[in-house]
Amino acid sequence: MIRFEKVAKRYPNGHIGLHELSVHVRRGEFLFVTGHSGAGKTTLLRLLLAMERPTSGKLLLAGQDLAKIRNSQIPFLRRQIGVVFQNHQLLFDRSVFDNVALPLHIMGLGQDEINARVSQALEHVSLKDKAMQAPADLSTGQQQRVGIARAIVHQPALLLADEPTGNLDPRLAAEIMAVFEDINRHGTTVMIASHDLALIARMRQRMLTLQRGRLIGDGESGL
Ligand SMILES: Nc1ncnc2c1ncn2[C@@H]1O[C@H](COP(=O)(O)OP(=O)(O)OP(=O)(O)O)[C@@H](O)[C@H]1O
Repeated sequence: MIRFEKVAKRYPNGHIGLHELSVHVRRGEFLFVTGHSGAGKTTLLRLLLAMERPTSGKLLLAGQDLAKIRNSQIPFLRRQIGVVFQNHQLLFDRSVFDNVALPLHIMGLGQDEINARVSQALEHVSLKDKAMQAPADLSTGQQQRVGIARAIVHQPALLLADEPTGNLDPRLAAEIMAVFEDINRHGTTVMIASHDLALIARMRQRMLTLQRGRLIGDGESGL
């Protein structure tokens, strides 16, 4: 599903985000990307979202080379991807339901379809009973789950997460990871950037390790 072939990213100020990275990710995989601050984790995710372009190399996502993608095609690319951020970026003046429905409104779906898909996404993160509440009335872990529901509501083939458990205590972080594993079991490819090695070690999933823009490890975590 994803193939990095000698992908390098050099920023205009000369900083190196990635050095010639080569990695293959199959459809349906679950994997972590780890490494210290500045290792290149966010750069890798931003390349997949076509928020940045490789300086050199080939980056294939579902057969399309993101090094060459036209700007007009980027919205269609992003419909195949869901993104979860550390600070979930919810709209606090809207209900949980409206927050999750947002991507579907942008896609122009009808209200019946929106109702069905939002209910399904909220069910996935065990928040169906909170649909009409405001995000401010929810706990931090529940807010993060709303962010996950919003990221999967358009049924993306690929789910990306950047430090999704960064501000959660270990118990909540483990709960959020269980939600990601459940989403993955339903067929979505899941890629999570995180530096929480203790949590990753307990998960026994594929782990890519980056160091200063280079891939220094690719194997099962916790071994
Ligand atoms: N927009 C940018 N402009 C210039 N340099 C950048 C930019 N974004 C990242 N970099 C540089 O690229 C390198 C990799 O950064 P990146 O943000 O990908 O690392 P990271 O592993 O996600 O780090 P963190 O865990 O701190 O988020 C760093 O040297 C960083 O300074």
